[in-house]
Amino acid sequence: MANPRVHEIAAELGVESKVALAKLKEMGEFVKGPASAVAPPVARKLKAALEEAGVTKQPEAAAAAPAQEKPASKPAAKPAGAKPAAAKPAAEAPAPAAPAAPAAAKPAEAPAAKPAEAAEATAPATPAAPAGDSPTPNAIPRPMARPGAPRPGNNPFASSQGMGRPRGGNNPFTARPTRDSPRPGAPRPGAPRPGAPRPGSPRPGAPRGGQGGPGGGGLGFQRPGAGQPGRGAPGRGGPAFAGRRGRGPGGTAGAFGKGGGKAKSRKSKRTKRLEFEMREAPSLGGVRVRRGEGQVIRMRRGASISDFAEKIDVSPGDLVQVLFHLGEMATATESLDESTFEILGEELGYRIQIVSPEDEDKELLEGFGLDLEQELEDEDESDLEFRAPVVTVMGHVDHGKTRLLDAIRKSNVIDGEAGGITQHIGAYQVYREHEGIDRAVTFIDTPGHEAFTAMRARGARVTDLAILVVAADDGIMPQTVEALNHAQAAGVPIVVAVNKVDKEGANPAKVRQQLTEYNLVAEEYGGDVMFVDVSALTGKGVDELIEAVLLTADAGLDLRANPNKEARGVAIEARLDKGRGAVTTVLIQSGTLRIGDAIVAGTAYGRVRAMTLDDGTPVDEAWPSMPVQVQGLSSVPRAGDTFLVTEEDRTARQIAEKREAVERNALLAKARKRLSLEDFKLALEQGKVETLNLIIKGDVSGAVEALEESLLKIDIDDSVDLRIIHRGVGAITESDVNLATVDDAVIIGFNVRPDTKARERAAREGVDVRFYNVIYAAIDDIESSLKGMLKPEYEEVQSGVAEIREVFRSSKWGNIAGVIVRSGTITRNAKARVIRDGVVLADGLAIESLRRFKDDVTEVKTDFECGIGLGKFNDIQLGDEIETIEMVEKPRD
Ligand SMILES: Nc1nc2c(ncn2[C@@H]2O[C@H](COP(=O)(O)OP(=O)(O)OP(=O)(O)O)[C@@H](O)[C@H]2O)c(=O)[nH]1
Repeated sequence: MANPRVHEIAAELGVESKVALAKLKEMGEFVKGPASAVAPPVARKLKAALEEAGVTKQPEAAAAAPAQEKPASKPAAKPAGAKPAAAKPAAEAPAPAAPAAPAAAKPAEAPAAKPAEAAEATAPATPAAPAGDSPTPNAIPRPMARPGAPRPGNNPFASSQGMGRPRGGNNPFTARPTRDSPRPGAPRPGAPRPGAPRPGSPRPGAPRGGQGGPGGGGLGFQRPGAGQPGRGAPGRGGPAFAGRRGRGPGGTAGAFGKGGGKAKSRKSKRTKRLEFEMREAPSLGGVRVRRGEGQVIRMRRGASISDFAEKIDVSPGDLVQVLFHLGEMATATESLDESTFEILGEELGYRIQIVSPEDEDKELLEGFGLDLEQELEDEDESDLEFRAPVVTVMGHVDHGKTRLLDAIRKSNVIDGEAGGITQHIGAYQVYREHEGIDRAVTFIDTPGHEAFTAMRARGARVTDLAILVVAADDGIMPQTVEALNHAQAAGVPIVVAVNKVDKEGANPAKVRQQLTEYNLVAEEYGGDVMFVDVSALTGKGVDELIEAVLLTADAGLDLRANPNKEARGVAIEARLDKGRGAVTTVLIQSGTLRIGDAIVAGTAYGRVRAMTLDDGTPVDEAWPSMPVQVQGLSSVPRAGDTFLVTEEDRTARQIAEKREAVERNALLAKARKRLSLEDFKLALEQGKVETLNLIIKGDVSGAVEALEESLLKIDIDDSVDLRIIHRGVGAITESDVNLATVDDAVIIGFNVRPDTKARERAAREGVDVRFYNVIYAAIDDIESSLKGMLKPEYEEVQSGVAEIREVFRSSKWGNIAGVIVRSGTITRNAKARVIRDGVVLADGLAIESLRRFKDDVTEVKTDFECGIGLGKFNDIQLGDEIETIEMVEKPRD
């Protein structure tokens, strides 16, 4: 007999098919459409449910999924408030629950309004076209070069001094205020730039005096407007801790969190739902879990099963089981890696999206009331001032990148003192008079596209422009192409330096010719890319190259930033100095960095204790595009880490600490997933590995050899390769584990065990270590693994029992059980079940908090008292027992 179809059941009851469909969905049944057939028990349930609901009534959203959207969508669901039934389907995308539609329309207005506002806000932010017909699109009216006027600081469009070195006393990069004779009129508040927001934009006297230079010391630092009302960036008036996201995504508001007072009806609904689920939901290895319909679930890196369970509103224990049957073993609170989540999500009908590190950091900062993108958007044209272009040098190995960077740096100190010691600080600025104006250009002195890519990989957009170095005697080489691909991918304009033109056999024309194939067409060939012949050896062409950089920058880039706010930028490089602690070269991207500022860079934080330029000159301030060496950070940030100044030390520290936690989590997730014998075949099929690498350690050399020999004899098909990358006699050591980590190997211990360090490391890194005392067992396992047949065997072990002596009710944390441990040990990562009068009340719960007095602890032993939080599970009473279970892998032998 055929199973009834949905529309038939609907017709029988005189309801529309969509109502029946909605009901089914609510029951957790996944059916495609009215023509889908359902099993008789489901049909019965459906009828019963429809009748019970009164067939024409709107379907309730009892089984509504938790809000999976980002918090942004939350307000949408809320305003509907009064009718949760209507609000819920609205939050879900294509809810077939048609009756909910009118109600859904209302909340939908809320988010719609936002983009509109945003669009409005951004519109005026587009850079206005410069007035006049200047060939340099971003060059707003320049201050006419007034001969003799001091160069206004770092402003690339500031006027030259006209005499001697163009750098005047107020030029921070003069670096030698003493040489430049008395600083011409130190803080010269004059020289207003037409249209400039800060009259007297020259930042007088930024470099701290230097030796004996008049006007040195602090005096010259009074920038006009230095007393600017607060450093608080305009537009960011609100308290730093506004805490927009009161609670992270996936708070406690799930299906259980509909507000108090309705415990009874909530429970009955829940029971009903569970009943449906248990009976009708697809079974995965004995557990029934409601399936999703392809919804996207955003998870943080390092999230655990509990986090996922909360988002899809199922029990973590069930997910542990499902995962277990998918061949993965994890506890509810353990961090999972992306691919494990994917497998789990796919099985359950969800699309898992791991939040990118950038988004994660953005959300983290938003938690502190910092939205850097918004900050930039909110900036007004009048806030922006010109900054120097930031240039990276890239090219094939040995084509002269380092040499060229040196030549450029030297060209800047032609009349500097002989033998002047310039520290290598990873970034420096040079000055050129360009069209009558003294301009600064910032060079990132970490040649190579690796550095460029590493920074880009961390989301740091540092470079405005790339110099592609091509040796004229060698032509285009693989890394040349790689470098230009990187630059083009980043949308960064390129200037080509055809280097080594002094060499015999140099053929610059050929370089031009070759590069046309890569869309880099020289101006002289009718293209728009500037090619400059240079010799890093003799210095020929270096000035022209800088000129070309400035022309290219002016032609296509909007190089402006707001200097009047707390500094934001990127760490270019950092090292630990014995005497000075962490020394970090930072590039300011916007705002002004000052001594004493509270600063956070990646996971490092602190206060700016001292700042120096590349030549060691101390400065008190650094503004956009200016690289400085900063002392005062607690630790060494990584190249490419962004940094920012916070109003308070505390905020900087908290941001750093949160980031560290995030990183730890991400690392845990990564560590979890190394190759194990069980998943070898899968990894092989997915192309993640090509060979099974083994490390064999044994108690005697004979055994090791015998094992090796037998293993190599295992007959496998051609697609699989088995390699023994290391073998030896003795305990498994940390270096064995290290090797396994690098080569993704499985360690076989024959009658030997790892030492403590090795064990810890293996656990941390997720290395699969197997122990055998019978050779055949080892061979069997490896063979089945190669054939993809090896499944781990686990058994449940009761690890602890605790009796509830008191129940603490907390609105924030839910009910907390005050217990005494009766036997064994209660551990934080264990699964738990609640037993009342000898009957299991709930299973598969996660111990989400374990505390002794005020402290979080990882385990509590027999006879000790502690507090246990079971997450959303609140149904606990005095006298209940909490039993913890651990899944222990059964040893094979
Ligand atoms: N004749 C001549 N030799 C040069 C010129 N520029 C660099 N060289 C030489 O080429 C070699 C490589 O120069 P580097 O500056 O180290 O090249 P690089 O691109 O930085 O090399 P890697 O750092 O290894 O990628 C050195 O021996 C330089 O002396 C030049 O303009 N003319």
